[in-house]
Amino acid sequence: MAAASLTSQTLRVPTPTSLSLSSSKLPLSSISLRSHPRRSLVVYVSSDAKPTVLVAEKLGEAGLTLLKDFANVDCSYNLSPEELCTKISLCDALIVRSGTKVSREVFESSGGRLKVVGRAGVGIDNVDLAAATEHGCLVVNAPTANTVAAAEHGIALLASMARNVAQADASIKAGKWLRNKYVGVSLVGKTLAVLGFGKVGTEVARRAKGLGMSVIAHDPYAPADRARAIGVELVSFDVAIATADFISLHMPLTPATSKMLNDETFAKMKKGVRIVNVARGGVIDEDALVRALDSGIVAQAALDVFTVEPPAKDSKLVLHELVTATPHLGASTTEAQEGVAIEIAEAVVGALKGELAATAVNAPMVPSEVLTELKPFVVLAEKLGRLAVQLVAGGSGVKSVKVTYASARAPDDLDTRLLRAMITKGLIEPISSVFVNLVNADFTAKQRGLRLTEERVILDGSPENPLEFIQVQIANVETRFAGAISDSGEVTVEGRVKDGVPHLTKVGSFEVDVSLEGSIILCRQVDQPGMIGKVGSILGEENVNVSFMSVARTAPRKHAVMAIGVDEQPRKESLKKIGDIPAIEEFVFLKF
Ligand SMILES: NC(=O)c1ccc[n+]([C@@H]2O[C@H](COP(=O)([O-])OP(=O)(O)OC[C@H]3O[C@@H](n4cnc5c(N)ncnc54)[C@H](O)[C@@H]3O)[C@@H](O)[C@H]2O)c1
Ligand SMILES: O=C(O)[C@H](O)COP(=O)(O)O
Repeated sequence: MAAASLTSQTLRVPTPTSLSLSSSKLPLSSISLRSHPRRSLVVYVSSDAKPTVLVAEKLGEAGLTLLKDFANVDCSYNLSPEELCTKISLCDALIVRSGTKVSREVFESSGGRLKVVGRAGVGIDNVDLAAATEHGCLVVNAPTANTVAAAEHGIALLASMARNVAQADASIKAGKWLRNKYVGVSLVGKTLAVLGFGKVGTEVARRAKGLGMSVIAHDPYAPADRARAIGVELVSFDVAIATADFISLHMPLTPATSKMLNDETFAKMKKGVRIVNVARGGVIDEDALVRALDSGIVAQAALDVFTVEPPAKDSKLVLHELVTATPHLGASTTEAQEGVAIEIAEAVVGALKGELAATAVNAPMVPSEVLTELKPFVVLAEKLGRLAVQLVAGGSGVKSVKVTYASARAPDDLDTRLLRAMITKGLIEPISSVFVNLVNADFTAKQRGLRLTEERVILDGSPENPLEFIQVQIANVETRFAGAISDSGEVTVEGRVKDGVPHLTKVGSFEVDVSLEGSIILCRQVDQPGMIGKVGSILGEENVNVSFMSVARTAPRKHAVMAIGVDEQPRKESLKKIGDIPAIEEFVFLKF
């Protein structure tokens, strides 16, 4: 299979005078996305039935109430992997916390019905993102509502570890009074290294400064000025671990962070270092931590998260007397759970309605104002893709597509990801059984060996409209309609948005103008009087309503292309009658 690639380039051309007439006259707020539910932007559910949301782990009441207003909600906790796979084929959305593995099998078992996975929390390491994307399933999370709870738990573990609170509590309950054994260490004046200076790490750092600690941080992606603003110095990983009296972990679990703390890195730490982990168990090599605790390199550890949860009952790490352990409680405050439940319910309902999610994990996030502006162009993009592919002769194999966006806007002021995804959808769906959306468009194109290149043409003029026209060209294919081949040899269609409605404005080298609202008949004929009347009366006799008609010609009495928009699909016999008109050289019926 040919490697797929998405490339782009930019050209600057003066605006032809005819282009200035094509802008939308409607205020953007009055433009609605006229699209079948199957063609919604990201995901869709059948409009005639309420969607079903499976909530597989306990979720706050406020979130459940929001979900129930919109969907049938099935709260089934503690499902086995097999039970989850069985249930999932009846669900449009799934909501989980960190305790449910959403594996490839789950997506495969859903039979294409699962459209959204909502992770009621931050970490998405329990969701197979690659499988979700391949199945066109959006994954959303709730990235902000539990930040403070996790930071507070980190600080609670830090302080209680330093003062042996958990161990002392267990001993006093066992009838002992060990005042000498549980002498702790002070926090004030000590150096805390925060590894992962994101939302939780930043809040931990802020609080630790309040406790009089000196805070350094390591995060390859965090801006130094954000750290400086709260009096934290960003340092290299090696400096952080070699300098710290306390290390607090706050990075996600990824292949790059897996077992970041291991025999080698423990050996570089200050002897007697104390470690807090409220991130993910997998960022520490747990066997290496046991060795470091036994050897005295690590004086104590406080752990909320484990590689396997729940950990084995005889886990050496959990049972170690220098370890304080909690069962993944970082996000477990009443306030955080209500917040997370609302955040995830809103994201899932929005996604099921076809809205782009602000917390999408496996799809581009497009700001809502950009989306509003692009809506009619999104419809145009998909329709041009559908039109172009229908002009290709069966068996040709669509491999190379060039998309040209003409706009007066600067390239970085026009986000084309959504348009590209919808063109891909339009190109692929009519010739396959694959459902394409914003989530899986690039993946599906790549899988099919479809190479889509993007080119920007910058027009002089007002940048008020995001786009003047979109052109789709398919190279190296046979066509069903020779009139669609441009002078440069590609199947070419071009369109604009007029008064909020997508129009086809070019076929091959012929400039036409037909609204893309119903279906289209394209005829190529010898230009001569009476053609419009002949075709019009055949359609009229068949009670087929013509919505638009447009003729373009190379020169008087030479070749012409007639584009006819029709509200109903003509019968085969009527199409044949059109084809039988002697001057008609070829015709094609195209539907969306
Ligand atoms: N224990 C709990 O209940 C609980 C609660 C909330 C969050 N968490 C976990 O805490 C972690 C952080 O959450 P967050 O909301 O702050 O996420 P975040 O995305 O805001 O921050 C993560 C930070 O880690 C950084 N990072 C990535 N790779 C790194 C590396 N190799 N070294 C150092 N830093 C690296 C990122 O740049 C980012 O700034 C996540 O793993 C999340 O799942 C746990
Ligand atoms: O990543 C997170 O948000 C936390 O680990 C919380 O996980 P939980 O929802 O399972 O408590």
